[in-house]
Amino acid sequence: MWRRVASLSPLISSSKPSSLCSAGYGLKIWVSFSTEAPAPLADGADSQEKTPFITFVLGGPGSGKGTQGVKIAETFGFTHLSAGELLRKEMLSTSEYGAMIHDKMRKGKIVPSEVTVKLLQREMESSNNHKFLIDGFPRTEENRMFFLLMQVGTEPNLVLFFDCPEEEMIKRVLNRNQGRVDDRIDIVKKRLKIFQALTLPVIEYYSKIGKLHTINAVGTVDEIFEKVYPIFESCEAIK
Ligand SMILES: Nc1ncnc2c1ncn2[C@@H]1O[C@H](COP(=O)(O)OP(=O)(O)OP(=O)(O)O)[C@@H](O)[C@H]1O
Ligand SMILES: O=c1ccn([C@@H]2O[C@H](COP(=O)(O)O)[C@@H](O)[C@H]2O)c(=O)[nH]1
Ligand SMILES: [Mg+2]
Repeated sequence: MWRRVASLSPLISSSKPSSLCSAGYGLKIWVSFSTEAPAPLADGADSQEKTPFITFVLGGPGSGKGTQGVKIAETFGFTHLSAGELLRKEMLSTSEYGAMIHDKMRKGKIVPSEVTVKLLQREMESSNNHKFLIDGFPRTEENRMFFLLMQVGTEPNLVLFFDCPEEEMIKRVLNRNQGRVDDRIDIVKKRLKIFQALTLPVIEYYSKIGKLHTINAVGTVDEIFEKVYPIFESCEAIK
């Protein structure tokens, strides 16, 4: 298990436009297999330190984030974290948040940032991997800021946006048959509205800072993966 021992200060204020596949922003992770607190190092460095590589995958409901996320993770060695899946798992556990998560989800609403970020952080901190593909998060500007400031302290290296027409997303969600409480036409319409009002501004932010890759999400799963593949293949920082 790696342990996060990080300082946030140098990470937040970069005003330079970044490349579309940027290396880390300086959050260092000190790899430790001990349960003890890491001993301070004389020179402040550690030969085992790793910088996390974070990819956010965004898109409307049914745009294919989860489907492509699995393929990207398998092909390029990422740990795939679906924020929605983590919330669903938490909802079914005995967690104190279970009832609240259920209530938000069945209405298509957004769960408070501190809950979602806590779940993501728990997964990241218990992973041996340093490459994370986070699907379906951040949903809102507040989510984005919370992740940046409170928890992981870094901007993502890459952001993918699966751009899909609404009719296609609705068709896919209604055919999904996974028993999700929110896969109903009335709720899908609400989720689409929330996507437009709250998530599109996040996507625009990543476009402005030069991190966004927009993928036309119409076509077969393999056709879409063919468009995604070169983005990661050409990214030296993940090798
Ligand atoms: N390119 C595609 N063509 C047709 N169906 C697809 C395609 N990609 C995914 N699907 C199917 O559409 C449904 C929704 O896909 P997926 O779960 O990956 O979307 P999502 O973006 O994760 O949605 P949500 O935000 O609701 O979790 C699934 O049943 C999936 O098998
Ligand atoms: O960051 C997040 C991610 C998800 N939610 C809630 O979960 C559902 C389903 O999410 P999917 O990514 O579509 O699986 C979503 O409608 C929200 O209710 C969230 O609040 N925050
Ligand atoms: Mg999904």
